Amino acid sequence: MEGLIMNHEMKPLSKFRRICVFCGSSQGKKRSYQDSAIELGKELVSRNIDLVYGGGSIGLMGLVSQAVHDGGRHVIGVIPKTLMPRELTGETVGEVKAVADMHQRKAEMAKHSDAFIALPGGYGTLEELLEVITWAQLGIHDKPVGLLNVDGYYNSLLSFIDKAVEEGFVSPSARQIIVSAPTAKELMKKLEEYVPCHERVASQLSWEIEQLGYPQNCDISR
Ligand SMILES: C/C(=C\CNc1ncnc2c1ncn2[C@@H]1O[C@H](COP(=O)(O)O)[C@@H](O)[C@H]1O)CO
Repeated sequence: MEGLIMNHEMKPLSKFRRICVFCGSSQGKKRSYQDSAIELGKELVSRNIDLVYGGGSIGLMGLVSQAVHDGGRHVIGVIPKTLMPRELTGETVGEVKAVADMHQRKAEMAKHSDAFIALPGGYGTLEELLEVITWAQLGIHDKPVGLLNVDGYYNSLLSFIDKAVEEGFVSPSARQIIVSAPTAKELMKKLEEYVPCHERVASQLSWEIEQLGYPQNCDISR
């Protein structure tokens, strides 16, 4: 509880109201991935933080959303209409926001969140993670991005990004966008303390929605 502001019920408060979690639509082979998804859900609950995620009940997505829902916090599942049939993704707990496509889903998830966390996952998770990192680099948002590096799952990705810095493709300041930790508690502490310090291509870009093909009324910078 160190470093946290408490409310009158001695519940820790967070500077984040809602966090978007990207994670596998599979559970992964190790029990630790599943345990970490549940642990992250509980950590959000303990800090009074609501969840935004990709909807459905499959894989780690189902575990984290169920843990947050069971803990009494609000869950928003943002799901493209094509993925809505229950046999594809299962039931979404909490509120369901149906969107037209995968692009609108990412914009909608970003719009409703104050920070992003990636648990272990596959292509979908990587794509979502790298997009919010790229948006931060461009200055589209300045929301923290955390990597929950369970059992070193993301070590090779982090090494690759360090290589990209060494080779001059990622600036040292843009490397700082990614905050990583092995446990939910440590990651949340780092995210609470995070101060954006990277150079931005432009601040609060106003052209991104049209450029990226998102709907005109979709302001992801909030
Ligand atoms: C099409 C089928 C299953 C669809 N499964 C998904 N349901 C909901 N969201 C999904 C699904 N697959 C990917 N996502 C999004 O990407 C992330 C997870 O992808 P990963 O490749 O498993 O890492 C997740 O955050 C979702 O937003 C049946 O074949």
